[in-house]
Amino acid sequence: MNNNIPSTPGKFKMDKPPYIHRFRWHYSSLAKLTFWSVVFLGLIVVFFFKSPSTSPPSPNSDLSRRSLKTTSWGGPAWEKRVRSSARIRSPNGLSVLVTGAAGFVGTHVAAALKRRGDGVLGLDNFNDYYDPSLKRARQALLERSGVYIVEGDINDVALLNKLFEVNPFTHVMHLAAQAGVRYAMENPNSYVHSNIAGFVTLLEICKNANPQPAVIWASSSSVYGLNTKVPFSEKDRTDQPASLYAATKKAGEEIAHTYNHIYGLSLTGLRFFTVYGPWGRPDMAYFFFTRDILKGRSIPIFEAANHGTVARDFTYIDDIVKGCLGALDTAEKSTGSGGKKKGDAQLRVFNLGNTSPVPVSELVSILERLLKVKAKRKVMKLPRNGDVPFTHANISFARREFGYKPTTDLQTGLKKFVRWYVGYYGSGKKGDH
Ligand SMILES: O=C(O)[C@H]1O[C@H](OP(=O)(O)OP(=O)(O)OC[C@H]2O[C@@H](n3ccc(=O)[nH]c3=O)[C@H](O)[C@@H]2O)[C@H](O)[C@@H](O)[C@H]1O
Repeated sequence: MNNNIPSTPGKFKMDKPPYIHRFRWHYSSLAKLTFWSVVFLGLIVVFFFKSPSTSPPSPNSDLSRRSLKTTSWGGPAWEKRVRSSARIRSPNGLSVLVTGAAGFVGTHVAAALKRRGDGVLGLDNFNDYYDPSLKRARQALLERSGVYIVEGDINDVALLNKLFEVNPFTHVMHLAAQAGVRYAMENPNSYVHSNIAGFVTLLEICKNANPQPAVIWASSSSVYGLNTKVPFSEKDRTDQPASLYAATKKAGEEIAHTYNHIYGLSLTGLRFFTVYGPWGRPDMAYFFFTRDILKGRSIPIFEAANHGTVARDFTYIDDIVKGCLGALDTAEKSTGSGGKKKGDAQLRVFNLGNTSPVPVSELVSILERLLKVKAKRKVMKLPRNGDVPFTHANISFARREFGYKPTTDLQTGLKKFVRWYVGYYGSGKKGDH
């Protein structure tokens, strides 16, 4: 991931002014000075007319946007686009800012909200943690259904302020994050940057907004860490994360508590359990197993100690979308405004899983049948890189609160994924992703 934010903004050094010689005012010097002044002024005029239009001036925005390499934003046409995308088109509809809208879950949720007439504005930094062309394809998909994705980072205070100034969002669906359990050992700071700093930045904007939006955001099943009591219930302990990814998501839950407590923000965390499906994430096992089986490459299948089974409560994307919409629809209003709490506000955490764990080896068998290709299995010990051997969700709380009921088993969901995958990448040996 591109993590090139200067650690100490303002460290850029200005060039030293050239040494100014003392000189006498001869006639020839004056003529030379006049000549070069005219040339210099001419250059300024040319530069002024040729320079591309940039976003409006706003405090602090220049440095942060330069460092984040986002494209320009702002101006009347841009604001009109933002407003139009966020406009509610059905009675009692919501106006939702979806962060991470070019991501896997973000795209599906944004499309579903738009379909039912809610106003939706996307925000995404299009980072290159995985192939950005897949994110661009999702963006094109959303564009066709009328959802505009603003290109920018959740750490960009000026941009976030502008978005809330242009449109008073009733809800924020916060799905932007640095995902992936194993990558946290390679690039730990990207997790801190997105999942902690970015989350705090976003909550600061939300608490200052007037009216404050209700915030629904993606936590993770990984917060259960080394918990051994199954199925995992929201009441179980979550103080033993096995990866930095999990630790940042757990930190998010604590941060959410703070903003709810001090500022009256309505906050709902959703613990997603290994979400899969069409338009999914290429860094996830079901996705790259599919690619590698088709390419005839061997696939590493992890097993726990003493040849124990590694299993996941794989959850199909459509079920997760229903859970997200249920959480949005039952979110109560925040109670504060303009940074001041006016009363107690809602604070919730839900498991969104499938309640039916499947061993990874069985996932591979299903893929073999669907792809009609035998996998080259390479069974290996679960590396010590943050993976946990088992996940299993207890979903009774989400069922009680908003009727959450997953309906897609792994076989059915993978069938839909494989159909999409082959349509998108082809069934053969075409390029990597
Ligand atoms: O629920 C979550 O909150 C998380 O779900 C997902 O994490 P995981 O459940 O770990 O999914 P994923 O990597 O697809 O591995 C699946 C299985 O394959 C096994 N696995 C993996 C890689 C490999 O090479 N071999 C292997 O056997 C591996 O041991 C595991 O048993 C999201 O990525 C994460 O962002 C977060 O959202």
